[in-house]
Formats: sequence, structure tokens, C-alpha cells
Amino acid sequence: MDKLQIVGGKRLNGDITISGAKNAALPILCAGLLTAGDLELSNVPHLHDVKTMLKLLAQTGLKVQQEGETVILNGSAIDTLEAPYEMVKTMRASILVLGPLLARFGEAKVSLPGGCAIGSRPVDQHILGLEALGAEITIEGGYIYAKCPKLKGASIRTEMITVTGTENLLMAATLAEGETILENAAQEPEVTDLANLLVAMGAKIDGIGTGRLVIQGVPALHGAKHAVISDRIEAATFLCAVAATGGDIILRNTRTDILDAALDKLREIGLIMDVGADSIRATMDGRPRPVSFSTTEYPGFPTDMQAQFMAVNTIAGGTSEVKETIFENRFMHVQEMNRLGAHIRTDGNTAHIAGVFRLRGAPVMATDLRASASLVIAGMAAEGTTLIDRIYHLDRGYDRMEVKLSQVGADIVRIK
Ligand SMILES: CC(=O)N[C@H]1[C@@H](OP(=O)(O)OP(=O)(O)OC[C@H]2O[C@@H](n3ccc(=O)[nH]c3=O)[C@H](O)[C@@H]2O)O[C@H](CO)[C@@H](O)[C@@H]1O
Ligand SMILES: C=C(OP(=O)(O)O)C(=O)O
Repeated sequence: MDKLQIVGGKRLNGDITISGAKNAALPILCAGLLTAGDLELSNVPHLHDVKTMLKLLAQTGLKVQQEGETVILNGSAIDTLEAPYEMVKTMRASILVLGPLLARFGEAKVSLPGGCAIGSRPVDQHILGLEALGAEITIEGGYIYAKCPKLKGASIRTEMITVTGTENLLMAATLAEGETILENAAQEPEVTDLANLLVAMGAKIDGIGTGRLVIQGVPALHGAKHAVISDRIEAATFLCAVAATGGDIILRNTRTDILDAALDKLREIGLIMDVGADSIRATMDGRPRPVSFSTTEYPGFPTDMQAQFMAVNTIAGGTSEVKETIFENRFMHVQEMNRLGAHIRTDGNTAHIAGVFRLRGAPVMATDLRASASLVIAGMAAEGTTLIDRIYHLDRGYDRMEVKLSQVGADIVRIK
């Protein structure tokens, strides 16, 4: 199992190119199931989750061609309407094949994803929404069996805002008969990116980027070309890294208009930023200032950045409070950060952090994707050597993170 070895205390200096967003690429790849035409996707990141998704899609009969960051999909010969447990268990986003398969082929069999380190993460809203569109759904032996010769438009209000739930229902509704209204829809930029692709494929969607999506179903979708949106979470993760280590970096190929909540907090920390249309220069000197925040849906502060900001807070000059409102168990990094000398106490969904002057390197264990990223940041800020075990979590969602960080001066190596 690969590990990362980090010798902390190095300032970061140089350029980093941000990759395409994992959370946009995954649903967008699933949209390949909706058409018999060619889908040509660029800016697709090199991630373990993308590999898993392509493997899952290929076993349905979807043709996959990949060269660098470009992926061409063709769905003219799909013959297996199934997502097996073996693949779904390693990546929850596999649930995103359910809506497209059902809408285009009238049936699908998809393994229930089950819980994971950050919470129980049910998919009841995906199921209820598809039932509202006319699907007959049964759950047996850990699998969701969905059937409906032709979905019919409906008005659906999910009980909470769900990102992949919105995406699944949105994709299904594009091929349903008549009008579908999705209320309480997620407004995350990755949902918008998917919606824009669907429109390029011939879908009729109003209200893109808002909490109310109105979809007029069409009989079929055609092929399209699309560039996956830049990863705002990767960008903000590197900004947290420089806030923790000090230095002067430039992020390229980033979308600065979708980073507001994170940029506001980074300014509060003391990071000086020169924000262009697709690049950010960030400089940091001195000790970070503590920041308190509560995670919420977009455009609020993203739960996927909670752990990385907590890493910065551990060495800030003062105390802070971090509240996690999206997932019930997303503080797995706390114990590991405390092993590095941080002073964090949790009380339900709130973490109280008393900044220490210096963290000290230690062996730690990654527990989930963003927890892994936060330990990388903490390790880079710590004195001495930190060894991070179980970094397969990191590889799920960061495109060669250690390579990008070494290029800007971090002392970080992968140990096979
Ligand atoms: C691949 C992808 O895009 N992953 C993102 C997506 O995950 P994902 O789409 O799985 O997260 P959701 O937005 O669905 O989850 C939000 C909350 O709703 C709950 N819920 C959701 C659906 C449902 O049917 N029932 C239910 O109870 C979840 O347990 C959670 O507490 O959004 C999360 C919240 O921004 C991000 O952290 C993930 O990085
Ligand atoms: C929780 C995340 O991803 P996923 O929904 O794919 O588990 C994440 O990207 O931080």
C-alpha cells in the first residue's frame, strides 16, 4: 500500500496547474450512457475514481477511448444495464449510472452504495425521485432494480439538497416524457457543468445554476463536445497548503468565480491573493489567523474543504470553531491531526481548535479523501517527518498531488 513521506517546513514557490473537477467529471462520464452519439470530453482529470468510472461504464458496453485528458465515449452498443457491487463499493458516484440507464433503456440494476467513512449517505432521494418519474423500484440482495419503459415528467422536491441526487434525476428527466420540475436542486458548479453538457447534447433545461430546474423531456440526445470544469476543491486545497507553509504560488487553469466562499476565508486567514479570470497568485508570510465557519451547500462553505481549512487552523494564532452540517462523521482527521500535536476537541458536529505554534511530524493514517489532503497540508506545515498511510483515498480525487506539490518545493515522496 502506497504511503506519502513528507518533510515539513518548506515554503512553496512556483506554478500549479489545476485539473478538471472529479465531481463534475464523474456525472459527465455517466451522461455518455444517455446517447448513441459520440461524447468528446476534455480536461478529464487523471484520478482513480475516473478510472473506476470508465471501467464501470465500459462493462455496460459503452465504448471508451482515452488519450491524455481527453475521453471519447460512444453509447451505441450498450448491452449490460448493471453496476455491480464490486465497483460501486469502491466509489459511491457509481449510483449516477442509475438515472441514465433507466431513462434510455427502461431498466437498470445498480448496487446500493452503502455507507462510508464520512457518513451513512443514503440514496433514498434518488429512489423517491425516480419513482415520482414513474419507475418501479425494488431493492433485493443489496441491489436497486429499476424499471419503467418510459419515464414521465413530474414535480419533485427532494427532502434535502443532494448533489448526486439532483444529477441523477436531472439526467433521467432529460429523456422523460413531458416536463419535470426539480425543486430544492443542488446549485453546485459541478451540477451546472453537467446541465450545460446535457444542453449541448440537446436537452431542454431552464433554471441552470438555480435551486429550481425545469426540464422538458426530449425523445433522444445526441453527441457533444465538452471541457470539464476546473476543480475548485483542488484549487482551494493548494491555497490552504500555501496558507499553512507560507510562500508564493500561482494556480493556473482555475475557475475563480466559483471559489468565493473559500477565497473569503483564505483572505481572513491572511493569504494575499491576486485573482484573475483563470489564475490566482497567492502569497503568505507569517502565522495564519484562525477562521471559524460552518459547512453548507453551494454557494456556502463546502464540506469538501472543511478538513483542509482545519489543518490551517491547527497552527493559527488563536482559536476557531468549525461546524460540519452536511455529513455526520466528517471529523476523522481530528484524531490524526492531534497525533501531529494539534489541539482539537470535538463536540457533536463542532470542532474547537486551539492553534499551536508548531505541529510535529508523526505517522498518521488517511481515512477518507479530504482527510488525506488535510494531513498532507498538516505534514507540510509540521516540523520533521510525517508518514501518511492509506493514501489510496487521496488518489481517488487528486491528480498526482505529490508531483504538483514537489514541483513547487514541498519535500514529499510516494513510498511504494
Ligand atoms: C461525487 C460527488 O459529487 N460527491 C459530492 C457530493 O456527494 P453526494 O451527492 O453523495 O452528497 P449529497 O449532496 O447527496 O449529500 C448531502 C446530504 O444529504 C444526505 N442524503 C443525500 C441523498 C439522499 O438520497 N439521501 C440523503 O439523506 C447525505 O447523507 C448528506 O448528509 O456532494 C457532497 C456534498 O457537497 C460532496 O461532499 C461530495 O464530494
Ligand atoms: C466526499 C467526496 O467524494 P465522494 O462523494 O465521491 O465520496 C469528496 O470529493 O470529498
